[in-house]
Amino acid sequence: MAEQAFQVDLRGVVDLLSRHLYSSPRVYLRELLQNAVDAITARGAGGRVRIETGGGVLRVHDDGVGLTEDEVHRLLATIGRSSKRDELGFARHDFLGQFGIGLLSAFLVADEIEVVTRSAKGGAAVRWVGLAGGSYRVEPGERDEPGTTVSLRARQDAGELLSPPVVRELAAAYGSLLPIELTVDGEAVTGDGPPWQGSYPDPARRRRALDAYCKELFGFEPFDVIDLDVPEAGLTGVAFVLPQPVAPSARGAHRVYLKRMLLAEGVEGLLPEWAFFVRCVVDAGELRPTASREALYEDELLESTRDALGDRLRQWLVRLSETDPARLRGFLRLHQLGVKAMALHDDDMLRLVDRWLEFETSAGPMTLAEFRRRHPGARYVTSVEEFRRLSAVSAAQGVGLVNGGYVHDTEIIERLPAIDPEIALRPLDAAELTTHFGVLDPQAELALRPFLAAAQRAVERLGCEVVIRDFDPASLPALYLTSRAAQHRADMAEARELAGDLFADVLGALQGAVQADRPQLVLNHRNPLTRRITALAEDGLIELAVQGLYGQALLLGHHPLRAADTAVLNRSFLGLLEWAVHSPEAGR
Ligand SMILES: Nc1ncnc2c1ncn2[C@@H]1O[C@H](COP(=O)(O)OP(=O)(O)OP(=O)(O)O)[C@@H](O)[C@H]1O
Repeated sequence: MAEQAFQVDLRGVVDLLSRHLYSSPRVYLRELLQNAVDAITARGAGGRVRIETGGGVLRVHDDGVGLTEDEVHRLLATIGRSSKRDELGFARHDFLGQFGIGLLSAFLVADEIEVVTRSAKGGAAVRWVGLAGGSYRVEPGERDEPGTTVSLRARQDAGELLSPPVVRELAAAYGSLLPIELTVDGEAVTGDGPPWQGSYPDPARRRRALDAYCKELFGFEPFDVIDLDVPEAGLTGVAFVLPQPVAPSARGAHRVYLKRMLLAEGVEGLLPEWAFFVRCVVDAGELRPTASREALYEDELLESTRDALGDRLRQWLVRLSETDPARLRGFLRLHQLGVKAMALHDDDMLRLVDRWLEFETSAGPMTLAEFRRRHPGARYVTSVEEFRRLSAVSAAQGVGLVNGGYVHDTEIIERLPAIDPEIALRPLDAAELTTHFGVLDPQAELALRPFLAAAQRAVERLGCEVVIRDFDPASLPALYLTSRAAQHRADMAEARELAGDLFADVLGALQGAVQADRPQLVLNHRNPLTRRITALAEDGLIELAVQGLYGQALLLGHHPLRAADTAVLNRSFLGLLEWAVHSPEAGR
């Protein structure tokens, strides 16, 4: 059987392009512009692209290399064929296009494409008309100079897209940095090229110009401007540091030009994920676009470019710390979350965080380096609650405490030995604190035995143990301390209460295996109220008072309240109230 050629349903292909490849029919202008620029590049001399609008018709004139009649048949009318690939099918380096489908995007806005062209290689002018239905015709054309004019008449629903203001806007967006002369209806679109490559009389003026550029593009005054340069990717550009905090999850959307033609305004994946505090504008000669030309093609070059750009931002930060600490602090106040995230993987950043970033400590906000210097035995806790509970008491015992409860903080603290093995910031187990508290002298201790026994009875059912110690701050009547092991035990006991019989046995066996202290209610002998309570003689009143202290210690320490705790708290409150207001006749 004879071999047959594929048939292509052009409408189907155009539909595919518009629905699945391009995000918007606006790309039609980019594709025409790109072809004109490539034709000029192919001709080898600087050239000019003129776009004319009006009356629902768009014309794109270029003085590029043009096409011979033979090329018209071969290139314009064959989908997927391009003059911009070499014999092996690789994209030729100098050109923007490569896939051989771009011209079809004109069918997104028009039913008919007319190309009048004359080749620089000689031969007569040719007129080619392609129809969205899938047919084309070629006839003699009229044109004196080499070059090409592509004309489209807007389809009914696409009038807006071919209207003068929209065409001007699209031409400016895609083409304003092109290294050729581009006009729309006689008005210049291209100017002096990328602003970061322009020449300025002095650095201050350059900075002002870039600030203004950033304001125009992104709508903010940058905190700083970082020059970018990655030779292997032919990349130059600038990173604008955001003047406001952003969520680390915010997608880093950058404005990317490839060979001076805009790829897209919201390109992702150009920078490492942690670099969410900058917005970049770059032009790259070597990075590749995806077929839609709306994103970067993920390859090794893009990966190494990303690393190089990340390095550049890192250097900027390190340099800032050396030359302008006040500014660095300003930056860190804005973007500390990002910097902390970087510090988890990067020793330079970790050093920077250690030296410059303020953490919450028992001595107020302070850098970790400074805090270690002042409090050699400093400890940290891993939750904000624990910090609130313990920082005052701990500091009063001379044990400096760092709050490791915020995002990344504990991981950062635990990673510190990576930059200096001498650094020892150990976690604090609350139960340890009692070892810093003063014990009473044996005489006083002995005298308090009957009170302690009554106090213990008052909270026995609640599973805690009453001790009495002498500690600062004196204003604190009582402290409820759970060690990690005690916490675990309490959780188990609760689980057992909730679990069915069989499972309760298993949990019971487990619980037996965990040898742990019970949580402690530490009464502060230094506190005047507590001291008066220890002197009470009446058992009933001791019970109410100790239960009151217990409840207050739980509340103060932000400990979760179990049902039994709430009941006890209520009972003691009402009991004490009753006692306070009971009628004088009953006698005090
Ligand atoms: N203005 C022009 N001047 C000269 N040749 C052109 C012009 N426009 C299109 N061509 C020729 O038609 C071919 C097909 O163009 P088309 O835009 O479909 O694909 P492409 O530019 O090669 O690749 P891409 O799909 O990536 O844009 C081009 O390779 C080029 O040879």
